[in-house]
Amino acid sequence: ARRPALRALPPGPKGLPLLGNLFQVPSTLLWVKLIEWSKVYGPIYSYTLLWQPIIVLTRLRDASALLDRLSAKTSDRPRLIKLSEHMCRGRQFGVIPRNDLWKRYRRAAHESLNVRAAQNYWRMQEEEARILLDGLINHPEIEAAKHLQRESSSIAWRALFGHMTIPLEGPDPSEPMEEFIHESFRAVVPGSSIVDVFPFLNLLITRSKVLRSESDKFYEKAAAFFTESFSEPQTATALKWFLLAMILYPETAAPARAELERVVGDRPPSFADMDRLPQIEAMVKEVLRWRPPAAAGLAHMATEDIVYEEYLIPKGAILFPLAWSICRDPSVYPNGETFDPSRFIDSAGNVKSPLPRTHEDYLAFGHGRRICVGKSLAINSLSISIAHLLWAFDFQKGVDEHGAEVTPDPMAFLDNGATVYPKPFPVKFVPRISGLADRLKAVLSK
Ligand code: HEM
Repeated sequence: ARRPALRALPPGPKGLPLLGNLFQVPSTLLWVKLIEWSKVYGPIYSYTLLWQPIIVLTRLRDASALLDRLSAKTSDRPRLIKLSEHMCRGRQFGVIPRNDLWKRYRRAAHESLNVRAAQNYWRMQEEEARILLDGLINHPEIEAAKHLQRESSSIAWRALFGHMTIPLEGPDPSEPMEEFIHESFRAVVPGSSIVDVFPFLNLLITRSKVLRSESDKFYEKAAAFFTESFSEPQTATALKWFLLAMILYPETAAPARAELERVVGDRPPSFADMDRLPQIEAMVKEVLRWRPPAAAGLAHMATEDIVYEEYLIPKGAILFPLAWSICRDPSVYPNGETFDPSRFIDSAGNVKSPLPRTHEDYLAFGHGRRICVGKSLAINSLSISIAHLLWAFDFQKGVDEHGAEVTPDPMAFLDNGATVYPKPFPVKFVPRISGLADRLKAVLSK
């Protein structure tokens, strides 16, 4: 009888002895390199950082099979010494291993953020969307990105901590969080810090008084922002991509605007209207599909050996669901590069059911037991903000400091490790509703 073939890691780029592909992995825009490699080595491939194998999944069917259906074996996180152990002391549940503490945190977060519980924030999110419009009308001198960041921070700030709305001007109480977000989003990428590549350095850090005290200071400042840090940057980023899409593909706004005119007319939209606004749902799905804010996805880790097709996924291997590629998997979303919300609408004008294989169309929120716990809150924030923005304004290209019109480049990316956002670009907001400022004042003062 023939012996079964020994299975190996998926193929991938050749690296150096011992060091693996360490010097081929860029420190920014990692996902661009991962896409490039997938074109050479196929839809599922691997590379190594020293002895650590990393397997990249670029097709929906592999991500679903390994991370959703085999979630019991693939929901761990890699050891992130800098971020999880030093910066967060094992308390940031998005990056800790799949231990009992993670289960407790996750259950508690799910209780307050699940689909039903997220409805408790509807009123607050409606109010924040109106404050966003009010700010855009009254403070055109402040760049749009700042308005969007304020709104997203304020929603997270109010939902997670019960604080007051964050003002557009004046002291921003969430400011210390920005530093934490900046540091932590870089450190969440496996291999991004030297101690994660060479774990033996950890001994030196734990023994160094200076480094310990630096990390103590950081921890004390940051501890309040752990969950929040996952929230604001991603939601504001999705809204920035929405504005960019509206400038480059203005015709795609027409069906949603026609629906808003029919359903809400000249009063601001609300969550009570959402069932009758399928074009808004399609728009949110398309923004997150076209430009998934966490373009590389977040790393999972296998807790057992898994035989998958002709490959072996060894225990301890990191699995990267490359959201950018998964969201434009041609077997699910043809013409994936094109921004086209109508792909989610059927011939009767309703939102299409997702293909059985996709289980749903919000693939930008990740997979399995690690799927984004703030997903409902985020979808609600995006839906109500996008509905308000489309209702209130036409979006036109803004001008640069010399008065020349700026056409944003959809391929000009900036990243902070975990999130990929567009290079800043100016937008001109032109009111579509007569007496818009007064209408908003009237609803905001209620
Ligand atoms: C558009 C907005 C958002 C996007 C695109 C997004 C995306 C993601 C992704 C890709 C993951 C990793 C999933 C995986 O490992 O497979 C994640 C995890 C997480 N997200 Fe979000 N997220 C968003 C908004 C939020 C909000 C509003 C909150 C909090 C209220 C939040 C809290 C979290 C937490 C705590 C985790 C870690 C879960 C765990 O490891 O168990 N996110 N998110």
